Amino acid sequence: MPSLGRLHLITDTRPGRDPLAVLRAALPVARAELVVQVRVADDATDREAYELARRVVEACRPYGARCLVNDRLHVALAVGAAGGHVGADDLPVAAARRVLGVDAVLGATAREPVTARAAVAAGAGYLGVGPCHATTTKPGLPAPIGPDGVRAVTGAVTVPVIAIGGVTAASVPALRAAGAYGVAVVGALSSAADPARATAELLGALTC
Ligand SMILES: Cc1ncc(COP(=O)(O)OP(=O)(O)O)c(N)n1
Ligand SMILES: Cc1ncsc1CCOP(=O)(O)O
Ligand SMILES: [Mg+2]
Repeated sequence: MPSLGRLHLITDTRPGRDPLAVLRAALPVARAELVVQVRVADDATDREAYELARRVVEACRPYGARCLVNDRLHVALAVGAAGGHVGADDLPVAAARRVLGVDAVLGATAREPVTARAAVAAGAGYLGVGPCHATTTKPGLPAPIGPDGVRAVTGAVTVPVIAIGGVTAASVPALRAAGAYGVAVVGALSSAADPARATAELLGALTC
């Protein structure tokens, strides 16, 4: 199985956003380092999630980038995505692994070492860890854990840790120093004036 990409682009659920335009800008720059996580609003229909995910899988294919689907694992299976991501309100990790199968990429959300170890024991192949910094993209999150919180998790597991929440190119070096393998972003790419350039900046910070 190819190694996990280091830059995870999560599709922006906010009204008026154009996740496919952002993806088209990011793909030629990041290629196989890009993982695209299709995340739709809670009130989006399965058909809407399916159509977006189908188009993302198609766009990623020529670049060797992989598509994961957030929460809705039946959509991941239906579009032939590489896998999915689950958190505390979604299917338990072990159940998600059964749904997706042994070879799929499966990520789980964790904030601290105990839940991180449990998620890995249940079958997670990577962890999304955060929020690292304040974010306006997802309301209702607990306080940011910062690079120190990320370090606590990276010290407890051997799977790749993807830092999430308010991540910018400027914050990547401290997260990498804390042991993060990669980062997941919404706003840093979706709100960028020039998403291709923002992709290059994030990648530069991730790979230096
Ligand atoms: C890489 C990554 N990390 C964490 C999350 C958050 O997942 P979850 O806690 O299930 O919250 P929702 O994204 O479903 O609102 C993620 N999506 N990706
Ligand atoms: C889905 C999610 N889970 C934790 S933070 C977050 C949103 C991250 O968005 P941004 O990169 O804009 O802070
Ligand atoms: Mg979820």
